[in-house]
Amino acid sequence: MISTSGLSKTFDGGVEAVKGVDLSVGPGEIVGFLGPNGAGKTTTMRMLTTLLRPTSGTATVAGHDLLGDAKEVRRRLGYVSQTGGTSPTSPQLGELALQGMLYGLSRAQAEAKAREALERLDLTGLESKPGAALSGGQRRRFDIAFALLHDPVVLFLDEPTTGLDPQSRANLWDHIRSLRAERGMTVFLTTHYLDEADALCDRIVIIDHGRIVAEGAPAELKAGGRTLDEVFLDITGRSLREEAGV
Ligand SMILES: Nc1ncnc2c1ncn2[C@@H]1O[C@H](COP(=O)(O)OP(=O)(O)OP(=O)(O)O)[C@@H](O)[C@H]1O
Repeated sequence: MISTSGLSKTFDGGVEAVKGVDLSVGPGEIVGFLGPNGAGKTTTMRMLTTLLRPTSGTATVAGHDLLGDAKEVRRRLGYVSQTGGTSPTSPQLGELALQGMLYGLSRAQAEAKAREALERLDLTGLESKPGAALSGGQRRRFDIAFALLHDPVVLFLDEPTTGLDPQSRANLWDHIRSLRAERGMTVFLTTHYLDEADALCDRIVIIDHGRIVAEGAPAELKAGGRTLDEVFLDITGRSLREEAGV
C-alpha cells in the first residue's frame, strides 16, 4: 500500500531532513512511525501525502506513483495533521457535508456520507456542536471523520493522540482498530508514545537523523525481555518518554 525507495528531502538552506528512506507497508497494516524530535517523521509523512515534493527517491501510495500521479494518490488517502481540521465555530455536520461536496458529492450524498462517518466514530448526537464545545478526544474523532469522507484506502495520522487523556487515547485506538477490521484500512501514524505503538501497531519503524534505524513488530523489537523504551534509548541515544513529556 505504501512503498518507498531512497525517499529523501533536503530543505532550502541545506537541512537534510530525510535521507534515503525505504519503506514498505502492506494493505491493512497499522504501522507506527517513531523517532526523536526532528528525526524526519513529519517531513516523511508530508511527502507521502503529496504535501511536500521529495528531493529524490521514488514512492507509490495506494498503487499510484507519488510524483507522476499525485492526484490519484490524493484521492485514495486520508490525512489528519497534528492540528486537525475541525472548525471551532461551525457545527460539525455542516462542515463535514461541505467537505463532502468539495469531493464532488451532491448535498444529499455528502450529508449521508457525513452521517455515516459520524456513526462510525461514535459521534452521533454531537453533530450540531462547534469544535470549541467538544472534548479533545471528540475533536480528534471528528478530524478522522473528515479524513474518511472520500473513502480513502490508507489513512495517515500525525500524532493522533497527543494531548489526550489515557481513556480518550484508548478510545481512539479502538476506533482505529475497527477501521482496519471493518474497512481493511491501512494506517500509517506517527506517535511519541511507545505504549501506543506497542498496543496499536502491527509494526514499528524508527527513524533517526532522517534514516530508518530499526523496524519490526513490537514483540520482535522487545525480544530478550527489553521494554520499547529501552530499545528506543539504545538505538537513538534519546528517551522518547522524556521528549514526549510522559
Ligand atoms: N520547512 C522546513 N525548512 C527547513 N527545515 C525544516 C523544515 N521542516 C522541517 N525542517 C527540519 O527538518 C528536520 C526534520 O523535521 P521533522 O518536522 O520532519 O521532524 P519530526 O521527526 O517530525 O519532529 P517532531 O517529532 O519534533 O515533530 C528538522 O531538523 C527540522 O528542523
